Amino acid sequence: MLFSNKTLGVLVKIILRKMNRCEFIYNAAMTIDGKIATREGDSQLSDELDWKEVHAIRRDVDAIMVGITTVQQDDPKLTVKFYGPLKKYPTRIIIDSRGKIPINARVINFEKDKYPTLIATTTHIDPKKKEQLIQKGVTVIEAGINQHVDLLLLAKKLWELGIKKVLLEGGGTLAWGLLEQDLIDEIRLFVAPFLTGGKKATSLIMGEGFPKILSSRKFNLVDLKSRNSNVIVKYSRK
Ligand SMILES: NC(=O)c1ccc[n+]([C@@H]2O[C@H](COP(=O)([O-])OP(=O)(O)OC[C@H]3O[C@@H](n4cnc5c(N)ncnc54)[C@H](O)[C@@H]3O)[C@@H](O)[C@H]2O)c1
Ligand SMILES: Nc1nc(=O)c(N)c(NC[C@H](O)[C@H](O)[C@H](O)COP(=O)(O)O)[nH]1
Repeated sequence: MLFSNKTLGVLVKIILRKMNRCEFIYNAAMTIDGKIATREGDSQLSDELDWKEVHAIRRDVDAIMVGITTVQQDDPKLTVKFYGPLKKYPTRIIIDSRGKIPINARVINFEKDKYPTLIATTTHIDPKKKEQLIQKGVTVIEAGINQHVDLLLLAKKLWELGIKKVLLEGGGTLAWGLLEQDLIDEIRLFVAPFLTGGKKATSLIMGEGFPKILSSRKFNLVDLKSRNSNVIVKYSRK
């Protein structure tokens, strides 16, 4: 027999995991001790060269995704600097279960004629807020009835919309939501040479976490380089 039943089972799981859903590459900058923000929310970690590399990835993906707390904390624009004009601008996706995003957030308003913006929410969103967002040209997708967005359902919906590759830019809680469902396909990390500590600091991956190392998600090293005292590392789930 070519494959054992166990191997076949693993192969089927991998195929199902990847079928008809968008792929996620998680890019973040973190300290040596794995923090992506200090306990006060400071996350100034990437150097100029890394930002240029991040924008090159943004240029090449179909969408850029962040969690609502990152929007509240950083008010990111999620646009592509240093390169352009582009034939197609990436879609900006915010994961926001209850529609908490401020209506004046830069990710909704800045260069909105160039960048489509999509909010993935749940049935908990206030209908008035949903209408306000739609009036501003935002696409609102309801994916899930619980407290959190159903990320596997969303990944399949994004695929149907032609969004095949998504750059997840954090934060740690949203990254856990994807990792828990084995939806993170690639990782790119810029490790800055700081130790920051803090049980209230935000880690690369937050959430409940896996109970054992062997039940955690294993990745393969793809690339490793250093620049001054920074380390840039890439992993793949394949
Ligand atoms: N250094 C970096 O590269 C980097 C990148 C991004 C964010 N950050 C920092 O990370 C912090 C924000 O990260 P965070 O972990 O607090 O929040 P987050 O940005 O990951 O947002 C999490 C929120 O998204 C919502 N959500 C909806 N559905 C979800 C689901 N299925 N799974 C998970 N979340 C879901 C919930 O409201 C949840 O609280 C900020 O301080 C920001 O500056 C740093
Ligand atoms: N790669 C990376 N390095 C960092 O040091 C840092 N703080 C972030 N944070 C992620 C956040 O989601 C947005 O990338 C930034 O807030 C910048 O966003 P814009 O340039 O306005 O799009 N990301």
